[in-house]
Amino acid sequence: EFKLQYGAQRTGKRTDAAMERWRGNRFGQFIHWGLYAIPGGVWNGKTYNYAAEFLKSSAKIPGSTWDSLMYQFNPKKFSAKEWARMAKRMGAKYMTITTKHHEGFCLWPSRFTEFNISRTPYGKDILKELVDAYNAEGIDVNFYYSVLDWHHPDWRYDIKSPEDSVAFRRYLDFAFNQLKELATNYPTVKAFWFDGTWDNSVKKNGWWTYEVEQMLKQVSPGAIVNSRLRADDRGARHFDSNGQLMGDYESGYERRLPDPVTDLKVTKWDWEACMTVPENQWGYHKDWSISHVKSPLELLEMLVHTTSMGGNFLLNFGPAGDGSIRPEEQRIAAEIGSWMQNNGNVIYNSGYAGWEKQDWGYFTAPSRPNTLNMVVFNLPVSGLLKVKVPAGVKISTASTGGKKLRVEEIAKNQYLVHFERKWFAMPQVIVLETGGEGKKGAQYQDAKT
Ligand SMILES: C[C@@H]1N[C@@H](c2nc3ccccc3[nH]2)[C@H](O)[C@@H]1O
Repeated sequence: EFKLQYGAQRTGKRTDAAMERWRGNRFGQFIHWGLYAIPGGVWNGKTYNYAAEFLKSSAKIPGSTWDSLMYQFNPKKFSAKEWARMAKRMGAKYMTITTKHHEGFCLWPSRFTEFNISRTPYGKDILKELVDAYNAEGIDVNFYYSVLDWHHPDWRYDIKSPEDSVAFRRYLDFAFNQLKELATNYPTVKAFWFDGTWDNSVKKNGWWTYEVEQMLKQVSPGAIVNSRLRADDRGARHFDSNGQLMGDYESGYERRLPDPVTDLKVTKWDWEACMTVPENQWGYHKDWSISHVKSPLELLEMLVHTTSMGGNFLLNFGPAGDGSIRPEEQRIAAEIGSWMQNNGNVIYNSGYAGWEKQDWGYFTAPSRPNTLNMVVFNLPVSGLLKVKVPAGVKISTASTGGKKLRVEEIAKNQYLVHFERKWFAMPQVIVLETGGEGKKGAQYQDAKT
């Protein structure tokens, strides 16, 4: 055990109302929007296949050239209300917006840097427009903030000299002031999503990450911070040197999900996975033909997979420089939304059931006791859905769309739910009621071999 000043401040899940609301929301919309959306991965007629929000480095663009994109930022098609309505129809309960990405450009009129929205032709406070429009739709808003800042002269990747220490301390003060400004000026914001904290400079300043968490929770009671913000006294990140999760939820699943059989450890704490639609594009890229683009159903399965393991799913949208949402993303919002309209109850306020994963799909446990949801993605040709129950648990009924299904006990703690043998275009939901007595008499005998 290490004695830590800046390690985890709590063990176990937070149980306060703000965290229970965050947990119950389950499904969020990530939005990556900044100057990078203007070139969209193309520079001087050349398409760069790397992530569009990295174009400045992949195309080796000088800082002054990149920063002058600010004078072109004037999204004629931007409507915060339209974005919020689309998110509502998709079934998102929260939205996380990049206030400042690695490029350092701020979507709000920060008084700590001129590199912000107020100096663009657009001029207005985009963060405020988004917070107001999404909150008006009943959607919570969270702020993404990149500690890594390519624009700020005092940013350092490592601390190699006294000059680095002095400069980086100025940078940490700047970032602290910006975060306090965000928490103060946008009081309805529920959570802070930190990124760009993997460099040695930040790992050597764990104290700052602790101070930021404390400040945000003082300025904004109930505020939630992700584990990615945090480094401890010894530079350990996400989990402190004693293995305790720092922050309020684990944010290590980026473009990947935990395995439902081998990674069950994540069910012990709150966590959130964030996901791109292409293989690796967060900001708008003009050419999506350069990688696989996930279909609405692939993404819907990821949402259900995540819920089934007690996690939140944050699905990314990258609006174009003109403020429009590309057709692929519109279709995703519509198709996922059509399913969520009738089946959101298997996602919202639902989580890990603790039952053994089966091939046909996922279990989710709603807050209502003695009930479980089966979300079927892979219907077997037999139409027979195997269910293994924990010792002593009995299934009393199974129904889909209010129609009862035959439930057959076939061995000790094993059942088959008899489902229709036909093709379905969308995942099917079966509600199980548990309790009651099992079959009398049939004592299942293990074979002798
Ligand atoms: C949540 C995601 N994290 C950012 C990111 N920064 C990186 C730096 C190095 C390698 C991968 C990165 N992903 C991505 O741009 C996006 O914001």
